[in-house]
Amino acid sequence: MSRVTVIGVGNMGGAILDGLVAKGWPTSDLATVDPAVDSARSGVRHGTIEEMVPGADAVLVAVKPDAIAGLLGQVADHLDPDAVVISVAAGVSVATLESALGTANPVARVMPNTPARVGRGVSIVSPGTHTGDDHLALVRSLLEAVGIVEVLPERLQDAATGVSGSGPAYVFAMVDAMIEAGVQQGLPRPVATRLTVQTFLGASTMLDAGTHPVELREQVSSPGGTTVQGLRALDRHGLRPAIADAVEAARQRSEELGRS
Ligand SMILES: NC(=O)C1=CN([C@@H]2O[C@H](COP(=O)(O)OP(=O)(O)OC[C@H]3O[C@@H](n4cnc5c(N)ncnc54)[C@H](O)[C@@H]3O)[C@@H](O)[C@H]2O)C=CC1
Ligand SMILES: O=C(O)[C@@H]1CCC=N1
Repeated sequence: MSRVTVIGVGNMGGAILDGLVAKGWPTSDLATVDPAVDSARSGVRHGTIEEMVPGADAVLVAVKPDAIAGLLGQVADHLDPDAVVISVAAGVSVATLESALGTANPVARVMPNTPARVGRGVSIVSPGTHTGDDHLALVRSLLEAVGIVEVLPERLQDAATGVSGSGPAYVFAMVDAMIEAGVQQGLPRPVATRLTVQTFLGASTMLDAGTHPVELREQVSSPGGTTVQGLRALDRHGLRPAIADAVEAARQRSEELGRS
């Protein structure tokens, strides 16, 4: 297996790291750097940039977007010449990554999401100017261990961030709202939680089997029945425009982060 160093073991870096460990990536090939974290995951080496970057085949950087350029300046001095640098920072362009490094190392701009932790992530990958097929294959193998990978032109990264990068939060917000709606209608909260979570899980699994969402929605909607009334209420309150606005707002924020 390739040797991977994760710099920044917070929500996203930690999710990818834990996802890799869960999928059996050898812990002896993993290393971490994060001054806020006392010790590495069991079996994973943990230390400083100077200690953990040399010898890595891939360095995955998962710090906040405003910290990435400064960090890459420090990383550059310790990288092996062929090591791939993977950034998951929202909005930060390939051009910014390459200029912050100031080396000819291959880079990849990636937008992952937190379900990587359970092996069901989505990663949007845009390769850099020095990134060859072998480097891209390494990035793919790393991210495919924790979910699916889409290689897309960089101009689509901000839109994809609005859908899949931020998307899990929209789903969690909907689940939370549905649980509370159940409680408002008299269900005990633990019951409302079980009913809602299993409904999302069951519906997701049906989608995963490949049936189109419109067909699945129609299967639930008996003519003159309960569901069509529920869906009508969702239309009245603007579910579709609300989701379109959420995706657009996140896309715009990703663009802004790239400019700052
Ligand atoms: N949270 C999410 O769902 C997603 C986050 N991202 C991106 O991932 C990046 C990290 O976001 P989160 O994990 O949410 O933030 P976080 O705040 O949970 O984690 C950032 C980690 O970086 C560490 N860190 C800060 N400076 C460091 C340094 N100089 N060296 C080593 N470690 C350092 C912090 O101690 C912290 O543990 C951001 O750029 C964000 O845009 C991308 C996709 C999804
Ligand atoms: O909220 C954020 O900025 C990060 C990027 C996508 C998901 N979380």
